Amino acid sequence: MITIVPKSLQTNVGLRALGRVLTFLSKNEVDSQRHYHEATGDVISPGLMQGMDHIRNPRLNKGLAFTLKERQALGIHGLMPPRFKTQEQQIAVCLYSVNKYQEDINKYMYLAELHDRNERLFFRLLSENVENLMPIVYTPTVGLACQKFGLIYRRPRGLFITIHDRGHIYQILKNWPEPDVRAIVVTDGERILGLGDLGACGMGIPVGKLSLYTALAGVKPHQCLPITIDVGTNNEKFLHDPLYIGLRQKRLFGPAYDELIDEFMQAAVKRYGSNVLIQFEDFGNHNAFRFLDKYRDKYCTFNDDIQGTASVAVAGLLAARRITKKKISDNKFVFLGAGEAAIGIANLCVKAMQSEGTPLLEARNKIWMMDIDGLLVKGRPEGRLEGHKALYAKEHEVMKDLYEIVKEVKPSILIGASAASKAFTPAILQEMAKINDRPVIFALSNPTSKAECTAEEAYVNTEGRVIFSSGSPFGPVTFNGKTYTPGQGNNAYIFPGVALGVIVTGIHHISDEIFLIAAQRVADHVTDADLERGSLYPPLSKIKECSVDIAVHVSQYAYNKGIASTYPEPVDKMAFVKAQMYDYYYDTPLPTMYNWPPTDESFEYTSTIESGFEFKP
Ligand SMILES: NC(=O)C1=CN([C@@H]2O[C@H](COP(=O)(O)OP(=O)(O)OC[C@H]3O[C@@H](n4cnc5c(N)ncnc54)[C@H](OP(=O)(O)O)[C@@H]3O)[C@@H](O)[C@H]2O)C=CC1
Ligand SMILES: CC(=O)C(=O)O
Ligand SMILES: [Mg+2]
Repeated sequence: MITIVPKSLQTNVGLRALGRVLTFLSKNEVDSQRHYHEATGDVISPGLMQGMDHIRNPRLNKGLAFTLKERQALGIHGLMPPRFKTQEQQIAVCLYSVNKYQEDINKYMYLAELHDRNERLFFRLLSENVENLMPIVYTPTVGLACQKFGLIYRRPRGLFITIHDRGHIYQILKNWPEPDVRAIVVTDGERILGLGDLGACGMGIPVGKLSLYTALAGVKPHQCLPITIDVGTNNEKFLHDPLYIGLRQKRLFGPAYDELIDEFMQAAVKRYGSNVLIQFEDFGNHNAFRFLDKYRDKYCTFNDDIQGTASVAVAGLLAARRITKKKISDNKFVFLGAGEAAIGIANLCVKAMQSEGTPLLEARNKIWMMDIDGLLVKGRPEGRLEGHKALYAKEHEVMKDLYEIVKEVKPSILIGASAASKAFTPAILQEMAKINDRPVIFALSNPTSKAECTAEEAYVNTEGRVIFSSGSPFGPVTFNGKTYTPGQGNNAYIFPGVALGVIVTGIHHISDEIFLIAAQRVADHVTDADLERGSLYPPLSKIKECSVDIAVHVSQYAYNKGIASTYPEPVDKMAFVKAQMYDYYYDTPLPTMYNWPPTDESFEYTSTIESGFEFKP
């Protein structure tokens, strides 16, 4: 049943009456049930979801944590075992369950099923166990989940828009049941982590990224929408795989593809307003830069692989300054890779050097990059370098071998974002250790199988002197009696906090400056103890604090620059940000006793005709 509450009734009296009807529902439940009529703005309440429907709704479900009163009122009494549990007790069971699986893909499936069953429990579990569970819902396991997506796909999460939907994208967006979407993560599946073109199976990435929006930054789940744009795939294996769940055709390029993305952008704004944040994720290189340039001044958008990655890498370099005692501009860089991640990092490093007082060209000159054809040099036999790569091309002879390049350039910082597994050979790592007292080496490629080197290889080949980070997590490494726990240089430190700040302040335009602010915030959260244990990043268990801090500083920046659209300006930005974050606790108090039926004589156990059983304390 749909009840429309007219604007005239949205008075205190009207809302109090509605409030009384919903008294037994928690604040989150009420929030998630409240919708607004698109034309009139009237509050629409879908009525009280009763009985089995209530339990089957993941946003409302609390499993055995429903109190007796709730079970009675909702008509679910008897539909579940008579035991009452706290959310903490449920979390313990979930941890036990997830840990008992040997295979990470089974852990992934368990968590996906929990997400579908009990949203608050899923987000509390993830949010309070980031170190254990982020590697499952995110890199590296999410990569495997995408590769096996056709097999493990169970229940829908997110929207699939295909090339055949041209002209109707707005209608498809209207099929999404949540009207208050504030953030979309969209992919076309062409470059999923370092695994290449996974087509529609790339959906695991927007789903995983948005899980982190909520778990790491408290963006409300109903405000998040994962989208995959399916324009085919060039993955031959998938094209012949009966399990593949996407369009079985070669990838579409050219004007028709561009028009589809244009239509998608316009439809998203028409449906959710011009403030809706659109995060581009894992598009192919040739599209990622084009779309960023095309849309960045027209929509509230950013490219995570270019800008988010840049920010987390610069955060690591800012923290590394405290060990090397060098400014960023005192360094010489070699990048393996000259794609989205590498160019994004190089560009932000240049900005950071400029803020240290280094002129633009001088800053660019400190950065040497290598792509699949070798060092970026002017007059390459393969032809002139185009676009962003051209900015970093040097007057130098052609060089193809990374080891030779390292010997020639003598960098203090070596960054890998190439998906070229094991490209940082022992010889290269040893050379870095020969040139530098404390070589800085980032192997940023994901998932773990694509890393340019492992943490162990980095420490062993540099006599433990390396300052290391990696895109996917590596466990601790013990070398010469010292144990190192390197940090994860992953954009997960950045995008959730940036998104939270953008959403709460209603920023329309996401500038590069915002990513520099985020980098500085993350770097400021790194303690001496973190550096001492070998990490340039705060522990994953502190990532939520970073996200909130980023959001607060992004808000401050937005109001200072006049780019916020949420008015009036809140005085206390921290309180303002926190007040809008998701609350994953079940906020209805449980009865004082959790076991049922009660054995304590202070509880009177009565039966009533209408509602079955009732506690009388
Ligand atoms: N840690 C993090 O937060 C992030 C990590 N990444 C990871 O970085 C990797 C690259 O991503 P992205 O930049 O978006 O991808 P792109 O495809 O945009 O770039 C890859 C770059 O690597 C170059 N390359 C590939 N193979 C080699 C090789 N053998 N030797 C030298 N260069 C090579 C390519 O050369 P060419 O230009 O000639 O094709 C290209 O410049 C992925 O594994 C991804 O998962 C990405 C984003 C965030
Ligand atoms: C982390 C990330 O965004 C990537 O590897 O693509
Ligand atoms: Mg990515």
